[in-house]
Amino acid sequence: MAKRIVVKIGSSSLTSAEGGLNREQVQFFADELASLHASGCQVLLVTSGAIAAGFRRLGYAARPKLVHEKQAAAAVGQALLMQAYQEALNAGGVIAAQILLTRPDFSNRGRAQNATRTIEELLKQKAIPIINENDTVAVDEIKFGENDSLSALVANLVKADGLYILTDMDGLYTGDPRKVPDAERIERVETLTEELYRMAGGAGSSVGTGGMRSKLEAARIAMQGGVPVFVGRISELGDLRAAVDGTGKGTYFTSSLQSLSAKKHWIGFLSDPQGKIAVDAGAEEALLNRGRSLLPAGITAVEGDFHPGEVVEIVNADGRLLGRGVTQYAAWQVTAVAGLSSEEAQKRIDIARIEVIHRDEWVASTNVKEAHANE
Ligand SMILES: Nc1ncnc2c1ncn2[C@@H]1O[C@H](COP(=O)(O)OP(=O)(O)O)[C@@H](O)[C@H]1O
Ligand SMILES: N[C@@H](CCC(=O)OP(=O)(O)O)C(=O)O
Repeated sequence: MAKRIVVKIGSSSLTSAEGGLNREQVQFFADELASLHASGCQVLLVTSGAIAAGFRRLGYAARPKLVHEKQAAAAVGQALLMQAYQEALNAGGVIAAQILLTRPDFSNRGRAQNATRTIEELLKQKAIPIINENDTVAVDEIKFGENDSLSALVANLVKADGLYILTDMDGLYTGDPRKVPDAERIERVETLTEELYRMAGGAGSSVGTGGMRSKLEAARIAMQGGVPVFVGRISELGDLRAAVDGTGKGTYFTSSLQSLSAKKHWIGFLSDPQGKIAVDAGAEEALLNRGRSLLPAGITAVEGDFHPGEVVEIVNADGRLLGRGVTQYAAWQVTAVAGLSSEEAQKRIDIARIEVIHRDEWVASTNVKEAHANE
């Protein structure tokens, strides 16, 4: 089967501090993508650069800071960005397709499935989907802001074989090389440690946004989804191919986790939990080590007002997150049967299935999106 890869290009690689697109750079990246595409790879591009490309055209002297100004700049810049990619890719006979996404497009299962279907069709028709955040509608509280996490979610959504985060630095260093001249490059990361998070700093230029910190966060999301990640720079012809072949200028993050089924992936990473169910030690053992479903008997407490079919978090007696699952009960029903045997529970309320969470709709916390401790 063809390799499926997601490439993310940051604003710092496409634009300059003065704003506007660097057309030569766009052409360079387009050629690299087209060459991989021609060799049979399925390629998806997550690209930043809309705000940086558009602000000068609108008359701002520097990248704006206010949300509505950034959104206005993105509205102008996104069109310029797509036009530049269209032209650069068309030169190599490749069709470019624009996809703009926001966070709810992942957390709402129906929307996520729609986006996946569209992407699958585009790949089947041999187009390159070009994805960015839908900046003009994304409100502050749910905004990705940087595109690193967006690219990791896309990589998980399409079950990519690899995520390639391209930036202006050739990998993760022991400190920001712009500030720590003797910082050394880390070639390979198998586990994300607190120490690595401490080494990673913010953006390196006035057009970049997330810096190495958000790239580590993206690596964490992708690794949990079973997708290996490369963070680095491509500057010469053939560098992207080298990165895909494992000899790129950058840092490789490996993943030992299995990729999840589409449904479990959605439960673990993308869904928006509507409540919490606390369980006792017996249920914890059954869920984590014995592959069992959650029954009423093991439930000790309920939080939130959820409905059947929604996702809830499961915590143990100490409040530690154990995982997430789809509840078959409403919150009031769980409260009514908490701690009861299955027989008693069925007498107490009218329910179709005795499992509160079925094991096929349960994902343990090793595979669950969890806010990083430092955030
Ligand atoms: N430990 C580190 N190793 C490498 N780069 C780092 C580190 N900490 C911070 N950085 C900065 O992260 C920058 C890349 O992120 P960013 O500016 O957001 O780029 P992009 O627009 O490509 O996402 C680099 O230019 C570098 O200055
Ligand atoms: N969606 C925004 C992304 C902003 C941004 O700077 O992201 P990045 O370069 O990935 O740190 C844009 O296109 O301008």
